[in-house]
Amino acid sequence: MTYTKRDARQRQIATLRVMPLAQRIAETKTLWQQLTTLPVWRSARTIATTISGDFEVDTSGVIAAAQQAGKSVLVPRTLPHRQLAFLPFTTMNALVRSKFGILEPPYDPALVNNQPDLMIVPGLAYTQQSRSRLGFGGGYYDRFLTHFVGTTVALALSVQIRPEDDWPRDTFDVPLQHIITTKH
Ligand SMILES: Nc1nc2c(c(=O)[nH]1)N(C=O)[C@@H](CNc1ccc(C(=O)N[C@@H](CCC(=O)O)C(=O)O)cc1)CN2
Ligand SMILES: Nc1ncnc2c1ncn2[C@@H]1O[C@H](COP(=O)(O)OP(=O)(O)OP(=O)(O)O)[C@@H](O)[C@H]1O
Repeated sequence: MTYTKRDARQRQIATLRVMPLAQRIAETKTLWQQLTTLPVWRSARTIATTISGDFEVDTSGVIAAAQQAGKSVLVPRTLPHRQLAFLPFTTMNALVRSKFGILEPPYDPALVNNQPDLMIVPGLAYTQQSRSRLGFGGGYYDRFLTHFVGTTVALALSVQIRPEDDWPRDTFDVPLQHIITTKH
């Protein structure tokens, strides 16, 4: 193995932070276009995505496209014991900043919907052959995806596609169903 998961995370964050803005914007727009032409996107009535942080793939275009297409948009809220609950996204103003600096929807048990048709999963790095994902290390999505029955997809900038032996796999890592990428 080239890196531990921790080292691979730090390297990916550093790489994403120095990516030229023009290239990042161009690639991100391509990813949005590729996503919105997928049959599984077109047929999805409910999609889940994240509110992206500064060096993550920008999800604002995904949210806008979904809302424009009349789809329901769900975003995650972290709960104790590393659980995630997905709640409706309405506007940015309705979100609250968690202690980790992530914008999250307010928790209302009556509004939780953990069964979107399509789940756009966040991550720092991916591999193409095994469709593995390196997340932020919280284990939130690994736990959640164990029980999730819908379709999963990740959006990968070119620098986020890495060789299969880049970091060690754990038994609880859940492979993704689709990885959309701008890497040639
Ligand atoms: N935009 C976005 N939202 C997201 C995620 C994401 O990857 N991206 N998540 C993807 O999972 C969940 C939150 N992920 C988290 C992942 C790790 C830690 C974490 O490591 N917390 C440490 C303290 C932080 C630190 O080390 O300073 C802790 O709990 O001890 C927190 C949240 C849900 N929302
Ligand atoms: N299904 C699971 N059941 C119990 N513990 C788990 C499960 N999945 C992950 N974990 C725990 O969570 C920790 C973090 O896992 P990992 O490093 O794979 O997170 P990640 O995929 O990078 O993060 P995330 O899923 O939040 O994006 C692991 O050390 C592991 O102990």
